Amino acid sequence: MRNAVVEVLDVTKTYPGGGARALDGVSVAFAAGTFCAVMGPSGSGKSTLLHCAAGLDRPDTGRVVLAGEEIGTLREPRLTQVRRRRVGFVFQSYHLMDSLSVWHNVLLPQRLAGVRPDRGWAKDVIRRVGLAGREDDRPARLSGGQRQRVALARALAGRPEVIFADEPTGALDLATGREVLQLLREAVDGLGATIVMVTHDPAAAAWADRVVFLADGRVAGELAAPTADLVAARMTAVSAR
Ligand SMILES: Nc1ncnc2c1ncn2[C@@H]1O[C@H](COP(=O)(O)OP(=O)(O)OP(=O)(O)O)[C@@H](O)[C@H]1O
Repeated sequence: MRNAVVEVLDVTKTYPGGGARALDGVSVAFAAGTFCAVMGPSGSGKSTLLHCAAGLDRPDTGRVVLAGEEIGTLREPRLTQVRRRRVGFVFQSYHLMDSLSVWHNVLLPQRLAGVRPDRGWAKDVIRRVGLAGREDDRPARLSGGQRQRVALARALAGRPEVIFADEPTGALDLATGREVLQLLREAVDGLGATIVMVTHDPAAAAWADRVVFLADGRVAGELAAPTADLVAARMTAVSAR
């Protein structure tokens, strides 16, 4: 794929005592400046793929290339260093530090990575996600949707090559979830971000440019220009296999 930011090449992964392969020869690439959703039945390997692609875990075999660097075989602490500098994360449960203000949460990954935070840009992304004026608040004072906006600002603040989002709307009501998806879309269209999102929700996947389907640890097809109906139909077919 041209302009691939992340390439996963023939990756396998089995968990100790886990029985069948969680990933069984998966090859997939994610292009710069695009929004891709990963879907599949429960246990199909979505989280495992995301963890391997993001350098949170290492594959047993195969390659993972992130922005031209082979990370599948990197060991700690180099792997953590690459992850901190090049990858942003948005999790279902936000993973914010309650003891830190919004502002310090947003800057934390850059601090941990040992890079000087770009404060002007951090201010800009906080404004873009609709949290201008809330910089000094603690996450505990914010709603779920606002917390996820902080997590998105935190992910964007370090200008990572790619942002991985794991069920980012899973804990939110429909309307709030839609607002977060719109912000993810705007991050791609307006800021040139690259986003890979795991989701169970066809309506969420429809915000992406492309959907990759997994089943039994393998790629089971993909869909360009998805709509919620097309995604739901594909999911039914994939689940029935
Ligand atoms: N830490 C682990 N230890 C053992 N087995 C695991 C572990 N994590 C995942 N697995 C197994 O690997 C397979 C793939 O799991 P994975 O969590 O990647 O799937 P998923 O598609 O993300 O599922 P879900 O939609 O339920 O989150 C499953 O069979 C699961 O039971």
